[in-house]
Amino acid sequence: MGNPPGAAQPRLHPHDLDRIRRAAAFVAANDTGTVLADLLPGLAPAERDAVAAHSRFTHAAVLVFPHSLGDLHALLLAEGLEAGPIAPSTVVRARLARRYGRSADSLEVGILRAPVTAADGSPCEIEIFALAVPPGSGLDTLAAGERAHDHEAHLALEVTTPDPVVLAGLRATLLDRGRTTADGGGHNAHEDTTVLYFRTGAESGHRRLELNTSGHHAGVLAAHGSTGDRPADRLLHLMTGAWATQAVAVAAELRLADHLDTAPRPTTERLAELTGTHPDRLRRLLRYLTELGVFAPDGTGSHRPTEPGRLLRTDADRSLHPLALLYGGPFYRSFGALGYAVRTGRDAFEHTYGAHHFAHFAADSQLADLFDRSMAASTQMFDPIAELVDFGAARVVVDVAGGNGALISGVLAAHPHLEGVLLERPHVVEAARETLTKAGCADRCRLVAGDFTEEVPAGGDVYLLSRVLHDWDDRQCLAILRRLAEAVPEHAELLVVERLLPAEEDAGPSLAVPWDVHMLCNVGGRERTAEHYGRLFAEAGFELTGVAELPLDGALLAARRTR
Ligand SMILES: C[S@@+](CC[C@H](N)C(=O)[O-])C[C@H]1O[C@@H](n2cnc3c(N)ncnc32)[C@H](O)[C@@H]1O
Repeated sequence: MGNPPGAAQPRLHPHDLDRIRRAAAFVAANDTGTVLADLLPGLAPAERDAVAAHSRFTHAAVLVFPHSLGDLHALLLAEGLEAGPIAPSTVVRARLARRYGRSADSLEVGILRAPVTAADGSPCEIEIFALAVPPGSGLDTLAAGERAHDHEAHLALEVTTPDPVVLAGLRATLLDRGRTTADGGGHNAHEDTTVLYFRTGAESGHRRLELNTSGHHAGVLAAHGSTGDRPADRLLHLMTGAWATQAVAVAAELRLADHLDTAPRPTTERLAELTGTHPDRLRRLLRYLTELGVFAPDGTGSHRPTEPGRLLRTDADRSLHPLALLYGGPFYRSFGALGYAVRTGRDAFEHTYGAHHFAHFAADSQLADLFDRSMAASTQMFDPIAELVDFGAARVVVDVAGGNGALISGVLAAHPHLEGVLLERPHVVEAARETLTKAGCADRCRLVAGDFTEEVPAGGDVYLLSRVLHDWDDRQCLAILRRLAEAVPEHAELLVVERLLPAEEDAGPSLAVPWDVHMLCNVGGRERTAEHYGRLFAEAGFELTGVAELPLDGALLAARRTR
């Protein structure tokens, strides 16, 4: 629903106002006890009491998008919130810049806090991060993506006893007993506080927890994986990364997560019998996997899978089991020739196996099946697309190299008025048929066995090109995009799914960076920045019109024909 003609645009999106109101209402209706129960439902009451004895709920944080930061105090006052002074937020600015492939200088982010009394009468706050999104700034897609994902939203606990032993104990309790995972942290020199972030499995929508305390606690930060305080340890950890790859792959081969996520849980001796392994060596492997955070001691002498470890179950939703076998198997061998790939500019995979990765996998049905199942592990990246894109006016959606059909079946299932076309190489089409049938959309999707370098089906209203361009070098990408430009009608939209390299090298960690090396080693392709894709689109006759963030560091790039 739009504004009446001539009406002024609201200076804060209704969703942002609503999110501020909900954050303030949440603070007012909760206290340390209820927050711990909400975020850490796995803690036993005695454990929860112990955490509450050393920490207290201090704020709920939310990121909003006013037209200008100057508007914010007045807007908050209208909501009954008397905010303190606004200060620049460099941390959130850097995170947004990295997530959306923009330069940090192009974003203005502030932070301010407003007092709210918690349910138990204790003083609390809402913490508001604000990115200025002036009309016409082109930042609306970014704002929409953040509103959809709420990456920066969190609830915070302040450690009331600023002692490294207490902090380490709380951290261990949250990770091990509270079933959270570490999500970075750091020392804020300006305020002299140490901050640790955790991802929780809470079903309430509150997924991110901050633990903060005064002082610089370098040891706890190092354990939380956020500093390199001990350089030799850090380097040794890096040098033995291959051991971790193999340990996880062997855990997958032996289906340890399946065996250890049952009741009653087998003892290690029994597990050795079930898996046909040597008990002492299996125990030592489990200890290493425990240090890696895949399993945790269960208090009875056996182990249970952690939240990441549970993703190795063969029946987990979007199981990473096939990917563990792929990275510890065929790609492990080819990664051994990374030096060859870097020295020669040729593919390590082809050097190792005598054929390009696609041809090699296509010739072996078991490998082809493993690859298709591995791609399915990361289809979480597609989840927001059916909602994020306006398919209202479209009739036909064409998925070019649509793989096992996960993306197009999600779109067709969410939009019953759409017809689909999926183009794939002949040996993949059957896997796509299976996915579409399971999703109940097979009758609305035409499967085309073909080659996108020769012909792309014409006449679609939306074209999807997911995780294809990163498989190819710029010359090959241009050939694919030019074929597309011949088929895509002028009114149609091209939607490209890829991981984006951050525009700046020091923008912080991104999955696109290691995957770029995977691409150069195994496929001959590359990950690219948004600007790089924009240049390729322009050369092929498309114009980049928007970028939205997707899960797993993915991005949705929208483009239209220019000629
Ligand atoms: C990395 S997968 C991506 C699959 C799917 N779009 C997704 O995101 O899950 C790349 C796909 O490109 C397909 N492909 C490679 N060369 C092709 C060609 N010449 N014509 C059509 N499809 C091709 C492969 O079969 C593979 O399924």
